[in-house]
Amino acid sequence: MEHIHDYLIIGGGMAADAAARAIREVDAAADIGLVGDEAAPPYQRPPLSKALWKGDKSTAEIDLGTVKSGAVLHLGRRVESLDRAAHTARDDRGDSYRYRRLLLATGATPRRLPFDGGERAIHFRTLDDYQALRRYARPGAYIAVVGGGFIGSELAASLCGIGCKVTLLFPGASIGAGRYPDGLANHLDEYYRRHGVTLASGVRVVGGSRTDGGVELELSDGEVLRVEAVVAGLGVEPNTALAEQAGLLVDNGIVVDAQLRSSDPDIWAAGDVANFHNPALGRRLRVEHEDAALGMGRHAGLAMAGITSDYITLPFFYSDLFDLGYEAVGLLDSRLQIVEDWREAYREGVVYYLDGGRVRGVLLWNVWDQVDAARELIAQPGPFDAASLRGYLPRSA
Ligand SMILES: NC(=O)c1ccc[n+]([C@@H]2O[C@H](COP(=O)([O-])OP(=O)(O)OC[C@H]3O[C@@H](n4cnc5c(N)ncnc54)[C@H](O)[C@@H]3O)[C@@H](O)[C@H]2O)c1
Repeated sequence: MEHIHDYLIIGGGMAADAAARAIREVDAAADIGLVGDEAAPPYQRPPLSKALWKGDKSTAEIDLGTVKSGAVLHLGRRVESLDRAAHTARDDRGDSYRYRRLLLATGATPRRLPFDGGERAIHFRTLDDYQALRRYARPGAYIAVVGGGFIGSELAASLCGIGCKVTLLFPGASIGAGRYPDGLANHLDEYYRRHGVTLASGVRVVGGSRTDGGVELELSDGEVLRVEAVVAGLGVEPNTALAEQAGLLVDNGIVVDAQLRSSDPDIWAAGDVANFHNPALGRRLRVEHEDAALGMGRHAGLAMAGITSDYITLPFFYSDLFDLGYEAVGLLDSRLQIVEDWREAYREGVVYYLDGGRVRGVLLWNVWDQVDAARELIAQPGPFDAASLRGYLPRSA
């Protein structure tokens, strides 16, 4: 069967939804098609590791309502090939799609554990993964969480919050090592321990096997850990196979210009898969956060419908860890020069990340309503130093 759409969006995540809405805003008569390989229509992803576990939201409430944009949703289908000359795409059921303009919002795929753990080994990313984990994550259940990044730190706190017995394993020295200053990272480890999470730092999973009613993990320190389920957050790889097959320029993601257009003038890319240049940070980036998916999706949708401007937004992200929360802008890289400005050590304060006198990132730790001010600070040429930054942003709202 052939489907014909003015605008075709490949991908069914948050960037895809934002693009469909933006196109509709500009072009009331547009024929928009969206092909996504998940069965569910686009949904908010952040609650999967946070709010859904606290009972603050239900799965019914995370649907983004993409149908309201009037886009035709082709769900449970994976696009397998792209013919740029013919302006067509083909899915895994043999249907083809003709487009005038195309958005690649194909996202990213989780890195895998080094063994086949069957359904009790969950590489966490989607609503299906959340539902799979829910089946095993009962109060009192032994769960291993592998990876000390966003997924690992958020899920360990969430699972602990519903009464699971959680072991959090990660290769670094502490949770969020590489992102936070040492004192904060150490404090966070202690905080997790106090809440009952067992931490295994400096450890990798090197193998494992399924057992009756569980999973056995072989660790790099020679230990063996038996759990009822294991959930992994080992980082992601951008889904660039389709773009590569089609001959688009790919380098750590699909390379796009300032208006998010790929090396093909009729194809845009947005979200986790897109590699763009950020002028304030002076470098190319691929950003794997909700804000970028929403902002880039919208920007690309507007551009596809004829409203073009440069995408200059700095990365923004946030996290909730037990009762701690933060917002951040720019680059959080502990290899940069760090200036800490605590109102109360590790409870409320601001951390600045500098490079050659320029602020490249700001961490607002339990400090709210300062995101725009942080963006403005990063856009300034400086130079800044510790003395000029202390007290620059209020350390508490
Ligand atoms: N609050 C948020 O913004 C948020 C929340 C959840 C997920 N996300 C996004 O989802 C994506 C996936 O999250 P993530 O936590 O998997 O990625 P991540 O990059 O945040 O963390 C990956 C972690 O896995 C560790 N790791 C890598 N290889 C390992 C191995 N072999 N054994 C053990 N640990 C290993 C790394 O050291 C790192 O700590 C990321 O892009 C993230 O930005 C964002």
